[in-house]
Amino acid sequence: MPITFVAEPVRVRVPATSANLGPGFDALGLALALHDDVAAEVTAEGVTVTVTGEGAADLPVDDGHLVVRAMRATFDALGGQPPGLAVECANRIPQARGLGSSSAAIVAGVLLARALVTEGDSRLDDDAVLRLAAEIEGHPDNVAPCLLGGFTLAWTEPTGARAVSLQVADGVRPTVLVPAERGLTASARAALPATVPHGDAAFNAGRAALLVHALTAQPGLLLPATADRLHQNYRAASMSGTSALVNGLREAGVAAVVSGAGPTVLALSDLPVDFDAGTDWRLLRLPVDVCGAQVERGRLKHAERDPVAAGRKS
Ligand SMILES: Nc1ncnc2c1ncn2[C@@H]1O[C@H](COP(=O)(O)OP(=O)(O)OP(=O)(O)O)[C@@H](O)[C@H]1O
Ligand SMILES: N[C@@H](CCO)C(=O)O
Repeated sequence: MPITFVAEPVRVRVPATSANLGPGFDALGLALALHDDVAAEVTAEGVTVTVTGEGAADLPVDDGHLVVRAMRATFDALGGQPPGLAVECANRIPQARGLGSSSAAIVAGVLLARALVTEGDSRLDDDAVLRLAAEIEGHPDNVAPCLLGGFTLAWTEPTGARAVSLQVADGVRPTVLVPAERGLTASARAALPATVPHGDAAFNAGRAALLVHALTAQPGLLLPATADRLHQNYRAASMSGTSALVNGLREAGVAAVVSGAGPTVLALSDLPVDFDAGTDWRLLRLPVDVCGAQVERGRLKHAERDPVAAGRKS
């Protein structure tokens, strides 16, 4: 059937995510209640992108923008490109910090493109959305919680990514500590060795399994359950402040890990009452987002933007 497009604008709210959670490298992830809002509509020609908030000063505002790239890939998968596109982003997720900003942009793009195609849901079902978004991102551990919400276990089969979402136990209160400096996932992945000792792989397998139990049923086990030997130490040299903070918090009994590829620190249990992050870290207590990405018909309303987000129109 030839592709046709929906005339009205669509919008999507996508959560920040924290991947790995210590031992669950490339598999486990958690959705956090900090969101980007992205709206899009089909136009007669060209591409316009408007960005406010995070990244407003440096993101591309043309076909190079990651939301647009994900939309293009999705339109191809659906059967054809629209004549033109207008995209409006209100960003709150800090970028290149380990909070899943790229997955949020990709999930937003895939869901927006699907919603802009007539009967898009039947051409590309939810399982196919996960597969496509994970393929664009390269791994599924941020994409899965961004789409599904909650605590997700993601894995890849020959046909592509799959995931399940589990409910987090009461008493899990995530806090993120976000530094000013950025760290790109691609550089962090380049720091990993091609092989690891069998004992380290066995250690992580046990701790990742324990983490599923700790996060869903017994948060008192979060400290041993978040220990990792597969990635954090290999990356420590490129984020010494992050590594020192994680180690210091863990010595104080806090279940702290590197969030995603870093350099943000994620604490899954409460910080000491006298904890002072200092001026180098932005501390955000973020509840778990249990909904995942939410699509709505209609333009992003100005009043719904973060009032502190500095505006830039391009
Ligand atoms: N909202 C966005 N709109 C457009 N591009 C984005 C957006 N967010 C991130 N990006 C692109 O993705 C890059 C960051 O991706 P990267 O995977 O390195 O970090 P991250 O996704 O924030 O962290 P992690 O994957 O470790 O959780 C940015 O430098 C930018 O190029
Ligand atoms: N599992 C990924 C998450 C960041 O995208 C990594 O640590 O490289």
